[in-house]
Amino acid sequence: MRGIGASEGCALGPVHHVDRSIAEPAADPRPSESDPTAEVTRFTEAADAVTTALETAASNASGEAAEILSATAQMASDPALAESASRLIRDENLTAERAAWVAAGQLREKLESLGGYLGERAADVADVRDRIIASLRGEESSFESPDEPFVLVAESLSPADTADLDTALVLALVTVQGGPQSHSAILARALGIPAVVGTDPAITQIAAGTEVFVDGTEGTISTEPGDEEKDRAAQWQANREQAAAFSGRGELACGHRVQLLANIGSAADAEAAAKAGAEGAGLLRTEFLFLDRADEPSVDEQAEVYAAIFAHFAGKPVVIRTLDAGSDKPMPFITAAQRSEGSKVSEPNPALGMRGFRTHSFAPAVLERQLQAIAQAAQQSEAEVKVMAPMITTADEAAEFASLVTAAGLETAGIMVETPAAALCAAATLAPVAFASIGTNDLTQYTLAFDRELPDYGGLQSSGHPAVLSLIGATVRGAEQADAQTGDGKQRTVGVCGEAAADPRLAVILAGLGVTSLSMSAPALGRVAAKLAEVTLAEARETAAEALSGSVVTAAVTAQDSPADDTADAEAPTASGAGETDVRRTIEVTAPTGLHARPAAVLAKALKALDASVQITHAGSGNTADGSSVMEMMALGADPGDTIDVQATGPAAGEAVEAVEAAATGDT
Ligand SMILES: C=C(OP(=O)(O)O)C(=O)O
Repeated sequence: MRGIGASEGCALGPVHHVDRSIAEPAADPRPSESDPTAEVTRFTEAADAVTTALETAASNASGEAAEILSATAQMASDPALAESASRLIRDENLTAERAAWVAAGQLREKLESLGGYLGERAADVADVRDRIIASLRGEESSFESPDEPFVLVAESLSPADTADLDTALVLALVTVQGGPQSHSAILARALGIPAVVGTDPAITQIAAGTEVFVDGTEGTISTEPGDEEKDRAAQWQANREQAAAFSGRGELACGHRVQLLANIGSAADAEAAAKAGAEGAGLLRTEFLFLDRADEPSVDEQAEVYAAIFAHFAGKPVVIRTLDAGSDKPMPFITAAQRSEGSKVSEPNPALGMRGFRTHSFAPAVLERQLQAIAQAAQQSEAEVKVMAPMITTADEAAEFASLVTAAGLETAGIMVETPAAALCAAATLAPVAFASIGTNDLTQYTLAFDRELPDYGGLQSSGHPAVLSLIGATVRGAEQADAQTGDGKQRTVGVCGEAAADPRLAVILAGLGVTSLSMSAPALGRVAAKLAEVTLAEARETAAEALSGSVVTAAVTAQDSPADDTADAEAPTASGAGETDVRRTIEVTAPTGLHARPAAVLAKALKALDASVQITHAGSGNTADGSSVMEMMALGADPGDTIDVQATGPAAGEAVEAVEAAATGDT
């Protein structure tokens, strides 16, 4: 049988059917004596219960799963859904169950008619609807599964169900509904579960327990697996187990140590990384705390969050990166500071503009407060806290950062090496600090002069390019020179925290170039450790020498995992200052994902924090959406190239319009 390969890998196992459909509520009107207000309250309480359950699931998840679950939670509490259900209960005498069915159905139809990516979001709306109805009926929202590994077959599976799957038991996932961009498919990929979606409905007729072979790469299911398929499934399983088995220590076959650390961005990531055995955190991205909000978090709020993260790494190193604002991570309070300094906010090439440590020149207090919060959290923690600044290009910047770190009472300062300048002059840029961490995602972008947000072109996103490797070698040598020239007794270390570190072949080359730590997402630790254990240092050096001479160009692609790309509007700011009460702006949607589910969810959350009401109109169709409703914004169908008219009223109208613009022009 054929379907769409939605998550790579293959598996062999017995079929287990899961039926998540719920019976359609009867269309009969409510008894005339029943109280409509009480029925509306029933609906609201059920929607609240679903929201809370999904928010809890989101806070227990990390990365993509957390984002998807929290967007789904917002849909369950969507004001447009609540209003429509309440109207149906009051005006048409429907029961709360029937009102949930009809109200969500109307929205679902709108999304389905839009097709494509938005059509696939219809499944999320159906999921929210079914959960609310199940809650009204007092039904269980989880499903039973066998104790032995199985291939899960379902008509459809909701994102929340998928996020909850036990990866030790679910060998593969097959659904009749859904496309490659459905949230369930995205989550299956994040969990590493092979998946085929959009299959022939006959799949649901296969007897439970039948052994099937699922190929998530090709999109096929075979009910009569041969030897070759059995071997492939066994091989895939062996690779998966190897990836999961990390001993907690990185070393080459000769015993040479390379510390294996984790890249994290939240307390949930920290917990997962610690569980996976990471030797520490080599990159704690702090942007998660600052993005999608109008104001900077307070020192106490920051300190509390950092302390919760440090708590997972007692006795281990945690390298925390100070705020990497600007370019692909715009933040309203940084932009406001830039504007009040009279600096030019619109940057034709934001990646080459005022980003990372450079924003300190016009917003010094932001970094100072962050360092204060880090120091406060470090004081209560047993982790070995080190601080590094992003986008340091000159020795002066490195020295300025080091003195700010000392002034905050912190001990160890380092810099990210992300530009050819910082690498080529590493003897000078590293002199004032104790370590360097090479951000190969940006270093590759700036070396090969190719935007990291674009799809690859002729290998120009490969961190294995000899030019990038040669700059990494230069950084290692520069660190040695800085030790010798300063005579300060420090032994400067050079690690890599970009995506190159997670590529096993590149990891060997990096070790051969003299890098002493590699930091990556936790699931990559096992496979990188296994590859490193196969080679001696002499062999790694030989491989590195070959790669430098241009004979090896690995296809490692730079990370696409960082938050929003913002292209500030060159002619824009009609709506800049705070305090404006009525602001309108016409915006062209340029974000590759349009104003769709997650951008809409992020935007609705940001707008809720602002004192303004926002109305968005799709210039082509005339459809309108309230900025507080994720569902209405999704149903606008605002795709890249479309134009939207935004009208905001209230004291924070200007900021609200900017938030809409950031979502519509950034890849959130
Ligand atoms: C780790 C890096 O930073 P970012 O968060 O920008 O991907 C990098 O540039 O390699």
